[in-house]
Amino acid sequence: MRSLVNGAAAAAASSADDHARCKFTGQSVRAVPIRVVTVGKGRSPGLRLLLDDYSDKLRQFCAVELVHLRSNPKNARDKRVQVRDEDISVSCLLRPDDWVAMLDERGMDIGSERLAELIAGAGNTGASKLTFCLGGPYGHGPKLRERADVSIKLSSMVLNHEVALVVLMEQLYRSWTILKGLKYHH
Ligand SMILES: C[S@@+](CC[C@H](N)C(=O)[O-])C[C@H]1O[C@@H](n2cnc3c(N)ncnc32)[C@H](O)[C@@H]1O
Repeated sequence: MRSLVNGAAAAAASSADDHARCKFTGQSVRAVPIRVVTVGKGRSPGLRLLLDDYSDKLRQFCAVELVHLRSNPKNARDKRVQVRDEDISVSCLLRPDDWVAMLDERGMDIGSERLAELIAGAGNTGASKLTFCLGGPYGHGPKLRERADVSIKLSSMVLNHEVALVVLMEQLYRSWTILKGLKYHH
């Protein structure tokens, strides 16, 4: 057990040294507004505190909007119908010039520097908004899957939607500190 623990510590130390560099760090990056869309029930007070904290931090760098949509808006009994109804609600919010990222447990496995590059790169495409979408209890529907510019995995484990939202907010803040070359990320 001890050697396993030591091995894990060594691997963590070496991966910290090996942080890939972000090619946009220190460059002028367009601060495109970020919108985070979630689907679910109401938010707990603890979650709201964390969201307020990360939203305030992120607003140093760009405008931030959190949009919360009700899960199962038509009280469907069939989960496929629920996913379809939620898919329609989310898709109605999207504009043609949105750059859309879908958060999904089967998405692309990327590091924080790569997320920072995606944010900076999306700004260079002329997008007027960067929209990050978290799904409801049964995940995303086909319209969003078709529309999304990228699908991103936050962890190999499936996260509760509230936990996934906090991880995403922290990573968005981290991305901007990477782009600005601040000491938060090392
Ligand atoms: C409870 S999960 C839904 C899990 C469901 N099995 C699915 O297929 O998406 C609710 C939402 O949280 C987000 N989520 C949960 N785990 C995630 C992960 N590991 N990576 C990225 N997003 C995740 C996704 O947006 C997901 O749609």
